[in-house]
Amino acid sequence: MSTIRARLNIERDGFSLAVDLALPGQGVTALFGHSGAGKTTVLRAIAGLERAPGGFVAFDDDTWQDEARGVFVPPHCRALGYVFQEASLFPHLSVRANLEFGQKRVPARERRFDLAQVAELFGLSELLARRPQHLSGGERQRAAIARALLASPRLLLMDEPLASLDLQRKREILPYLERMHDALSIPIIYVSHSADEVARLADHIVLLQAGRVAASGTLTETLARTDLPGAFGDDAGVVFETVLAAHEEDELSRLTFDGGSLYVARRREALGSRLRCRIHARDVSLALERPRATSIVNVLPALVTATAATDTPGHALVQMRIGSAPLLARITERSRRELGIVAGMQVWAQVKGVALLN
Ligand SMILES: Nc1ncnc2c1ncn2[C@@H]1O[C@H](COP(=O)(O)OP(=O)(O)OP(=O)(O)O)[C@@H](O)[C@H]1O
Repeated sequence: MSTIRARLNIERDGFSLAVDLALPGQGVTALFGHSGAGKTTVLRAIAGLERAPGGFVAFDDDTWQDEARGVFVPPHCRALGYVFQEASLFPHLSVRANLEFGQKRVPARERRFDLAQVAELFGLSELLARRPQHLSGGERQRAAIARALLASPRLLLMDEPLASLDLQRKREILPYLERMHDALSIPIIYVSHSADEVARLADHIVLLQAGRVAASGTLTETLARTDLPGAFGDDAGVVFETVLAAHEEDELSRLTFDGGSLYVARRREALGSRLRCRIHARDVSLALERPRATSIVNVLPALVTATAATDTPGHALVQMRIGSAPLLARITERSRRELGIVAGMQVWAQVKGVALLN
């Protein structure tokens, strides 16, 4: 498996960045963190838009920066695509000409993607003749991503590509990003400070705090950590990778995961579809015995693996496993103490809300 390496040290007034990253060369890696944590700086340094003194950046055996050996490949010679917060299309060119501009940067036999295929993937086929000023913000951003891909990069860097869009447009564009993730095998580093966006798109996450890597790992395991207070705040929660197993009575569908089943409002997808769900810690409550009279549909046996304080005084985070799937519950410290919840206990987790992310 290919790997992205980035050893970067940058000093600015009031800010210092020191990271040593080894990222998987496949799937989506989210660079996540609060404003000012250094996410954009890392991305720009990987692209060579910013030169980290003494830095080292490589994609597989392609070394882009190795100051110890005097290597610094300029940004336009690195096989990467960069998508900015605001779509940067040429206003005087049609969408098609903008896409062709990306494509023409590479000789025909080295092109990895076909213009028609990428246009179709991003819902641009009907918009190819239009100028950027006649596109919506979401369409413009889709065209900017398509243009970056058509330059056949080995790595795609995306800096909060949805940041300039309103909620409605964000919702519109997310499915396109998911399709890109599923259809094209190109590694992506995706900067975001939205936990929901990350939960939806990422496979791997790097949590940056004040210029340092606070955590790096698979999305599932990192979101389930209890030792990162403040990182996810009120959005703390896990993701489950599930399979749509059955449609049942009462307009319910049953999803299976490695450890059990979850019921959700009936889905339209075909049986066997893979669906990613998000369960917020605040939507999970705990009981020591199996609740008999409860309106909650999803009640799952779980093994407590850790407990921790949260950044909200009076609240505790309880980490559990259901089979191999981690789950978090946020309960009051008083309840935790009165129920005597500690690692190693068997409990019943009542899941009040399951958000389907697809
Ligand atoms: N060109 C620059 N010159 C000096 N300082 C800068 C420059 N660009 C960014 N900074 C500072 O470096 C730090 C990291 O900024 P960076 O943009 O990497 O953070 P970020 O995590 O991407 O934040 P955001 O989510 O707000 O975009 C901040 O303190 C910022 O003020």
